Amino acid sequence: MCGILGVVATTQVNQLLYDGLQVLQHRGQDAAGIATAESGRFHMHKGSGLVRDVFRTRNMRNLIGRWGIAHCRYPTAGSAYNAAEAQPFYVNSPFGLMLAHNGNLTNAEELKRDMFLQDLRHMNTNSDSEVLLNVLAHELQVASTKYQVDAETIFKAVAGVHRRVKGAYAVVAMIAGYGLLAFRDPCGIRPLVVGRNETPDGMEYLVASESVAVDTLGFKFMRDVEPGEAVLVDMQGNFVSRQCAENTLHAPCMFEYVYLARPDSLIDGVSVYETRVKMGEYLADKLKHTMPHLEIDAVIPIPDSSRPAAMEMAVRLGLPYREGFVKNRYIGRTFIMPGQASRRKSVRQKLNAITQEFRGKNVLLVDDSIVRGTTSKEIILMAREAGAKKVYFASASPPVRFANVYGIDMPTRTELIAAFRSDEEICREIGADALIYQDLEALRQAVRTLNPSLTQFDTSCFDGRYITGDISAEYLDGVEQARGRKPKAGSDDGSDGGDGGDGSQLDLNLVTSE
Ligand SMILES: O=P(O)(O)OC[C@H]1O[C@H](OP(=O)(O)OP(=O)(O)O)[C@H](O)[C@@H]1O
Ligand SMILES: NC(=O)CC[C@H](N)C(=O)O
Ligand SMILES: [Mg+2]
Repeated sequence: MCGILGVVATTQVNQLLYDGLQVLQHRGQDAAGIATAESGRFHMHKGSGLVRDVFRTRNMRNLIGRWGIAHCRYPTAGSAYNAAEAQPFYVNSPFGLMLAHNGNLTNAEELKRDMFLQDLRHMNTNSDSEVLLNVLAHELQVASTKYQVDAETIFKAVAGVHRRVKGAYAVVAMIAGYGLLAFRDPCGIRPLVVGRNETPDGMEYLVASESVAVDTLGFKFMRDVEPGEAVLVDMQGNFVSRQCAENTLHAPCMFEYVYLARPDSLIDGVSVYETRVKMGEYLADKLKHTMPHLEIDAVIPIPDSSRPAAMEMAVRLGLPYREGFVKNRYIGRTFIMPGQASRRKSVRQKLNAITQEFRGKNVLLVDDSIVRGTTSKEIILMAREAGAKKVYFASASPPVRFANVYGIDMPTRTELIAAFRSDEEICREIGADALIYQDLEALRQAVRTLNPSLTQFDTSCFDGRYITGDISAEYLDGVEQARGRKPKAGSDDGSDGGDGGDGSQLDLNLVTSE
């Protein structure tokens, strides 16, 4: 996952972009970047790390301009610690383009090859987002008949991108001399929303991955960007939009509702918080029917993401809801941390048990999902060490059995605890006395009930059905082999293996303003 943000304002935008990135930090903790534009010049600073670590006052001072884009990264292609793969990316022709991307392209390799052979374009990193930028640049070049770019030409170029690119992409881009462009893939897999702010000097617009950025930056929520749609805001603050895809299918990623998005966001007209409450309601009903014999003294959430579901489970089951784990607020999300070793260590550093809540009790621990099983295993052990008699475990989503190819870093089935195990085997593996999973249909219902117009979802990590229809077994094997062969950055051997990692790569896209 990544967080993206774009703003056209009436005053300097650097602070706004920085604040927005802080709010989207939960979507990507590995790298961050901001690019701004003023008088036909782009300014950029990006690097590895959390937003607060990447930007110093001196960097911020150089980010001048009234419009800009920003990105926080959680890589799905390339490697975690390659600062050259931090976003935004820049190409100088045509016009001058900057782009930031959330998602993952599933035909990046073919595009890269085609672009080298046909379009004579060179990619300097292993990032699929650099490929996406070059496709946009090529399509814009082909569509442009004159020296100055206009809305028609840009929409034509986005239509060209939709024709060539496969996979998931929510994009913010800047076109020098024109303004801000944002678009969403034809399946609307990754989220993107627009907000506006009326000021005495004119209207300001903001595009962001999640509505929480719109709220906290003082903008008014307008709407979601439609799947396949492109929105344009020129430097004077004029807003236009156009459907640029021939065929669309609205199928948002289910994992956004389960885990990725902040609960105070709205995605495709649905409150993430409310869906999580519903997940708790449905899971409690299932537990009542399938495991009526369980004697539970307390329902305990695994902070943070499972809280709404756990709370509602407790209500529906008529049981006390207790906080049994305290979270160290200075440790980031462990699921989106590269490498198993750092994940395992982080669980212990991040969560500590309150012994009194466990001693002599039968507890039901609730999490939003079990992915690799790192969290559940450690947490169950901690509950037992704290004196729990019985430890039951509930997952508000179904078993994660398949790779995600649309922007969540679960590319290999071998790393998923549920991929080749039955529920009983998973229960044994994580060391629980009983394990209950949400049914997939109930999960769909938890979202659909809040917006009946949403009939399709990308649920591929649960059922292996890839919504874009182009994912072959060979493709999945290729990804599995590539990721399995190369140790990832921050992996147990500590090497940065994402792309050869000899440190000699030209960091052409790394613009530092030290
Ligand atoms: O099975 P695993 O591979 O351990 O992954 C699943 C866990 O990771 C996430 O928590 P995370 O700590 O990332 O974030 P949170 O604080 O938002 O719950 C998720 O909420 C689960 O707790
Ligand atoms: N999680 C994402 O959205 C990642 C974006 C892009 N694929 C990258 O690896 O940088
Ligand atoms: Mg969690």
